[in-house]
Amino acid sequence: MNILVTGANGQLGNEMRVLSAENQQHTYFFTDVQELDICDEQAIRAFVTDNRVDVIVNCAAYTAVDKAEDNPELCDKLNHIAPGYLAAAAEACGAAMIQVSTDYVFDGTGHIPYSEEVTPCPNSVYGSTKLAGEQAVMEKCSRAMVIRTAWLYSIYGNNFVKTMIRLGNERERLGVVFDQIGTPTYANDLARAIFAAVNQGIVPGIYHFSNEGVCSWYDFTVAIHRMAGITSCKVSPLHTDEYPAKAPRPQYSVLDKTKIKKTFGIEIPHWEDSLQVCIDRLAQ
Ligand SMILES: NC(=O)C1=CN([C@@H]2O[C@H](COP(=O)(O)OP(=O)(O)OC[C@H]3O[C@@H](n4cnc5c(N)ncnc54)[C@H](OP(=O)(O)O)[C@@H]3O)[C@@H](O)[C@H]2O)C=CC1
Ligand SMILES: Cc1cn([C@H]2C[C@H](O)[C@@H](COP(=O)(O)OP(=O)(O)O[C@H]3O[C@@H](C)C(=O)[C@@H](O)[C@H]3O)O2)c(=O)[nH]c1=O
Repeated sequence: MNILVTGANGQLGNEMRVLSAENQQHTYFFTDVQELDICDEQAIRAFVTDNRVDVIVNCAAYTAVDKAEDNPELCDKLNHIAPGYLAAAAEACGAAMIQVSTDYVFDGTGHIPYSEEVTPCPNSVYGSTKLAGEQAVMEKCSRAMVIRTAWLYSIYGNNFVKTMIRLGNERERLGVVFDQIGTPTYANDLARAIFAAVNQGIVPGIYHFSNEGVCSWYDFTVAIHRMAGITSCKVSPLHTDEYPAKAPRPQYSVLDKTKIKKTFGIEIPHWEDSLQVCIDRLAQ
């Protein structure tokens, strides 16, 4: 198959590139904004047609959650309008599409893991634009999968794990919220799930994917420091109102992954096991 990966220089895009080495039966087009701007409707249509693309995996997005509150138009263009262009181009060529979305489509007032059946209700610009993107993709492409994930980290780019290692090495004290609960996702594990879907055949619909288990950002930080061997920084739990931020975050955004596990027969590692793998890779 001919697979187009957009936003290929980001965290997930890089892990898709890594795993393409184990999936050499396909031909890949790894593009980022320099090669293919997902906001350029004509360029997308031409690229997908000319290269006979069979599957689009959209890893491009506007992911700066706080900045999004001040840049709603740009955020909407990238997270909503552009995925619609990709989905329409896929449909026109009979291709399939995988759109990656977020746990931040939920407002976090739930208290049991969110299944795909729960109606989303985002409480931030980022979450609202990602939800609109999901809807545009599902409307425009008959062979589309939306995979919602959460708290993504990797050895690439900027992410919470790398920030906490840096701050842990720089500071003696750090406060991290303990009243926002979710599950981290190692981008390599998500890329594996995407390959499972591509290789087994796209089954249209919405899916949830994160690692197994549950934690707060505080618990996550304590584990990051323990595994990275950082002992000189005292991490304290904070309430959300003690760490003011421009965008509200969901208080509870644990995703129920039953559907993706059953549909593609995949096993998902516990978040602590995958965190260890990532930290070992960072140390190499
Ligand atoms: N990061 C997270 O914690 C989470 C992410 N997600 C979702 O997962 C997906 C992947 O996220 P992640 O890998 O972290 O994202 P990144 O922010 O790491 O990567 C996004 C990539 O898209 C590129 N890009 C920006 N604008 C365009 C454009 N116009 N055309 C093409 N490419 C562009 C970015 O380039 P540049 O850097 O130059 O702007 C960057 O390389 C996204 O859909 C995101 O919403 C879901 C849950 C959690
Ligand atoms: C850096 C830092 C953050 N925090 C808090 C702020 C926030 O509530 C929480 C997470 O921090 P961040 O702002 O880095 O994470 P955030 O940007 O909210 O991460 C989100 O990104 C988008 C793209 C997603 O889709 C989500 O799944 C999620 O991963 O931790 C602290 O309490 N102390 C700190 O020192």
